[in-house]
Amino acid sequence: MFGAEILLRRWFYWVSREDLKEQPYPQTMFTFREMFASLAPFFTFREMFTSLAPFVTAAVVIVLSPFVKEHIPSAVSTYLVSMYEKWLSRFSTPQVTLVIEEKGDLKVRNQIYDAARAYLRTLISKSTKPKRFKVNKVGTQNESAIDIVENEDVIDISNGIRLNWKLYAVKEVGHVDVDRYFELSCDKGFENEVLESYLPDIVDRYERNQNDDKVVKLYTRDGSYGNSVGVDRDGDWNYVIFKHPITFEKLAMDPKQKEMLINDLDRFIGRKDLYKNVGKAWKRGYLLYGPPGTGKSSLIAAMANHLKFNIYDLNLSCRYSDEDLRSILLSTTNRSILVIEDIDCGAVLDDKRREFDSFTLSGLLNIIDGLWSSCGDERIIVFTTNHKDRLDPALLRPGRMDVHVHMSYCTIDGFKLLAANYLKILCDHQLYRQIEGLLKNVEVTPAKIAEQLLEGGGTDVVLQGVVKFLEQKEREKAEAAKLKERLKSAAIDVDAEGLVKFLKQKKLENAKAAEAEQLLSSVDTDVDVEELVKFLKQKKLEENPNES
Ligand SMILES: Nc1ncnc2c1ncn2[C@@H]1O[C@H](COP(=O)(O)OP(=O)(O)OP(=O)(O)O)[C@@H](O)[C@H]1O
Repeated sequence: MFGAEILLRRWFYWVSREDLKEQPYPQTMFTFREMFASLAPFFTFREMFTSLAPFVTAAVVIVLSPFVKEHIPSAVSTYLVSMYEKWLSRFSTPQVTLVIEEKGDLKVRNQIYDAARAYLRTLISKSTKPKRFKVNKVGTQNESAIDIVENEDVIDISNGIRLNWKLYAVKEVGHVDVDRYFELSCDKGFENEVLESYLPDIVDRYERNQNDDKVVKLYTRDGSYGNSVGVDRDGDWNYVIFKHPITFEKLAMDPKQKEMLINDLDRFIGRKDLYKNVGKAWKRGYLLYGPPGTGKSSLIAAMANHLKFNIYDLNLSCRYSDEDLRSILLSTTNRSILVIEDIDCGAVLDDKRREFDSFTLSGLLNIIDGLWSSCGDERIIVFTTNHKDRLDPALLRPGRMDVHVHMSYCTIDGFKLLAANYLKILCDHQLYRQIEGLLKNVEVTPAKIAEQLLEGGGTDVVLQGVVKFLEQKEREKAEAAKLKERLKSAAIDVDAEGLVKFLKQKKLENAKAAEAEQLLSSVDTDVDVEELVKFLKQKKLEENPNES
């Protein structure tokens, strides 16, 4: 451009000088040879020619276009233009292009890709925007988020190097997976600087930002594996900004256990070198068990908020093959918590169901212990269950899950903490003693207590409500115990739980029978209802012989 600028200045000078107007322009001012010679110390011939090329092209187009249009067939002119471009490209600086794939050969996430994506988001938020970009705002966010779109050039200038980024997303026919990658182009000769300084800086910045003011994201996968590309997606996962307010301070659980857990997490995070030195994957597994409503999910949220780790919530009720599962797990990022809830709930399938193309427990454990943990850093995995006794022994084997955490029913300590959270009671209350006695006697989850504490009417009224609720529970417990005693004395060998289920089923059947009777009476048909129920059952069995 500098050469072109000098040329233009001289031309203006020539035009403005009346005395020079009579003389032909090049000879009077300078010859081209002289001009190139004067610029030679600063620029090579190629650079000067490159600077002038756009002007030459414009001039050629302007002068020749009417002639070309009139006399030369369009096919020939297109050919000539392409030849001209080819010839011109010999003088432009050659480019080099780096391809940065989202996932590597083993389908493991490429950290440079993630860092680049985050960097380009900030770049276009702060500086010149590309021609097309995405803007998105979800309810919980304060500001709109800007993001790059595919096939759009994003230009960055760093240390005088012009870098051209472009994101591509390719979906092969018959494949559910989308392959994403960046192409990063710069002038040839600068590639080493890009590799040795530009890209490492971007990755460094990305890692630092992960720790500072990091927002925690909750990743989920809706429906089946391989959903189409969407707006709020990172790789194979959908995400939302996770804004759960729970922290360890607000969590009602055994204080000693809580302290142990916080120390364990902090120690894990601080042991990067140790894990590296002993050659162990930097991962830790936690098994949370306890009845529903005791705070297992809340504990996971508190862990994520404490560590500022993203959460990947994997729902195993979806049918994944071992291969799908491997790919899904490998698309999770470092510094994250992988959560597999209700691991006992039929989602972990036995070998018989392999034929249905679903994963097996051993498949899952192999992935977790193998590639998943060794390809990443600071990985936490949490399994939850309501029934530890139903778990496959493979999961309980020593060394499999590093820490087992029992989430129990509400104790008086837990109650006081919840009362402080919900009612802001910071010291003792006269009803605490009574509540303590009741809590020792009945099993109530923190979730149920939290529900009671949300009732309105002032502190005293709410606590009296809690007392009434616990007394009611106590009465129910006494009645159930009495029933059990009577069954025992009548030598009826039924477990109480089974009996309750049986009675519920009976009640349901009676209700159905009553409904059928009402229906039949309205059509005036004389049929014995019990016979009819039997008949219908038989029919159903014939239609679905697999249903017992
Ligand atoms: N230990 C606890 N400390 C504070 N709040 C709790 C605790 N346990 C439960 N809660 C309250 O009850 C709600 C439900 O609890 P949560 O979902 O964490 O239980 P869970 O054990 O994960 O249940 P599930 O097994 O059904 O998933 C929470 O949102 C929270 O308000």
